[in-house]
Amino acid sequence: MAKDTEISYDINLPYTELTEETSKSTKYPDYLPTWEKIWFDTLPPFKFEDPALRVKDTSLPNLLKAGTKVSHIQPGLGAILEGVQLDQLDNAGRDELAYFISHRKVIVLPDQDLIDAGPAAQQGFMDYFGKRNYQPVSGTVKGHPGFHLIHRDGNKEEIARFLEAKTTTTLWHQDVSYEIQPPGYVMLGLLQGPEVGGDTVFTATDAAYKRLSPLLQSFLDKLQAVHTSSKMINHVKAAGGLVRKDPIDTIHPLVRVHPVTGQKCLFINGEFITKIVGLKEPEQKVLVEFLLNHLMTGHDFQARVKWSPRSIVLFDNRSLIHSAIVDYIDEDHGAKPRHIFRLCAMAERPIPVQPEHTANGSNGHTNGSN
Ligand SMILES: O=C(O)CCC(=O)C(=O)O
Ligand SMILES: [Fe+2]
Repeated sequence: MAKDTEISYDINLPYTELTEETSKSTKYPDYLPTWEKIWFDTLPPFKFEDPALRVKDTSLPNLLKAGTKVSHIQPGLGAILEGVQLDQLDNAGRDELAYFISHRKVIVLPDQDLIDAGPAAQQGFMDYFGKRNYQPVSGTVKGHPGFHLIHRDGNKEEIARFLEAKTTTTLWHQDVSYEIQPPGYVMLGLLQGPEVGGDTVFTATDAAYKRLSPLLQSFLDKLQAVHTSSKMINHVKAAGGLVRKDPIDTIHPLVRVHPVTGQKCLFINGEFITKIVGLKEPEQKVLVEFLLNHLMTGHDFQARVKWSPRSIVLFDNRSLIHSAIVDYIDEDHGAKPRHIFRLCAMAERPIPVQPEHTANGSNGHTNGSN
């Protein structure tokens, strides 16, 4: 079977075989995608309490100990956290980590021992933050189907084919937004990457919401969107790939309230939304285009993460939209290998704006900011 010609998140079709060259150039061969024939049922409803809500002391003494350095990536979002090893955190430290991510949205932890601790330790760490996610179609680590693997080995034809129809490889999305209880905290772990390029960009969806006029905010507050995995599943089926879950269509609020910060966040992406409930097609088209354009072009509420060796990035999928940057293609030799694992922790059902809350960007219970 041919390799997928699409660069799409949540899709990652099987290789016919890994070429010798790929196997040789891969630093972490145990993390090359595998396609085990396992069937996953739709995740049934579950109770979720955000670990950040257990934090009492917002100076975060169990996370930000002496010797820890916090450097903000941008004033409004993003932080590099040095001097913390994730695998050393106790439960109080993990709760505070959740609080820290909720407020900074995306954090980078360079040189993490957890990168070399193996899939069971990595999955175990993320299990603390929410339920495991099993992707309907993506390749995973053998025996650890909660992993989603991002792996490009230098096949420039794949990217070239994609660019025959598209003008950029950038694909802004929220992860797995079609699930009834989509991911909150998400881990990306860098196994191997190019020296330069292959960054990941993030936009704060609460800041983006705040920039809109109160009149538009209050209109959006009442809207709902249909998120679906069926387009992706059909694409994979048509290409002869392995599907491991039924498709799902879920109606979510277009504006969701963050359970920790209380902020209202735009919940829209270009990958999985098929319909805005109650709007006519042309109305929907204009509205979705406007909102996506607003999110994509608002560089004053974005952060760009540069990867360094053995980095782990943790981000909040509820208050961000993100994209990989596939800019590391060498015209002569193809892309440099880039190999990342993703683990999603499924969280609350997106909280709609309550009618009594006016469009002032907040829904009540904020906890301050770090
Ligand atoms: O490769 C990256 O930087 C991000 C990948 C991603 O967003 C995903 O797999 O969902
Ligand atoms: Fe993603």
